[in-house]
Amino acid sequence: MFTIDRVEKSYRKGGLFSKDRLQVLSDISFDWKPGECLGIIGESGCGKSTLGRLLLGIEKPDAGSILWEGKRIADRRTRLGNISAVFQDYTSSINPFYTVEQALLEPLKLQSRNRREHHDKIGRLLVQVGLDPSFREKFPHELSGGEAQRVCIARAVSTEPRCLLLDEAISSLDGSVQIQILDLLKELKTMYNMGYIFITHDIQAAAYLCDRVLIMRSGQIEEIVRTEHLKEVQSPYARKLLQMIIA
Ligand SMILES: Nc1ncnc2c1ncn2[C@@H]1O[C@H](COP(=O)(O)OP(=O)(O)OP(=O)(O)O)[C@@H](O)[C@H]1O
Repeated sequence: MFTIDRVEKSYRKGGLFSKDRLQVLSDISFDWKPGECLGIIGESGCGKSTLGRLLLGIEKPDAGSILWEGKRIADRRTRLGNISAVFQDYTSSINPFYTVEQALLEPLKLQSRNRREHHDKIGRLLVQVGLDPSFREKFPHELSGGEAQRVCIARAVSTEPRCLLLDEAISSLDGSVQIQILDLLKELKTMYNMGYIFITHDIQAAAYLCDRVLIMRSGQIEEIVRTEHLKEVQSPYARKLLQMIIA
């Protein structure tokens, strides 16, 4: 379980010696429960990816806390095996000199040294993400966008994390491939008994996959709403944003 409490984040504005700072996140507090699929939506630049990086422990908040079962997520030991991520840019997410097998082997080697087990597990992972075993030998440049993102998803779930953070993970894919990946995510969620934090600007995708949606505005939480009540959002901004996106 994630507990995010009064998180603040700013970046230096201008040059290295500038004292001006851009406040990107202010007073962010919410919980994420095991197995939940939480969508994070908002206009471009509102701070969604920054929040994602803080949740992954890649960056630290200036103030406030991000705890995973009471422990700081910034601590590598807390993250290990609990949270992993899939990003939008699948092309740069995989080392171009690695085969699919080598890419999938990387996280597995951190967990155990049993080569036989790794070989079998990679076979199972490929089947689970809908790829033929012959994909083992392929290089990233031989994959379509959808296939490459399936490999990224296979790699992210290989350590059986309890939470998978997806940052615009389907945004670069064609419409029909997006639906296939969303359906795959639904299947994997049950298979691995995991939950998602799904960062997107696509409200329809969020509504398809998520249980709750957190709406951000200029670095703050505007509203958190259960997906079935999306049409009844309270804040005028959230209502306008939803109308704009759906229109
Ligand atoms: N490392 C950084 N240094 C300085 N400013 C940054 C940094 N990362 C993000 N920002 C700024 O923080 C703001 C929020 O960026 P962020 O990428 O989190 O927004 P976003 O909601 O994910 O946007 P998008 O949907 O366009 O990806 C932007 O103004 C961005 O320029």
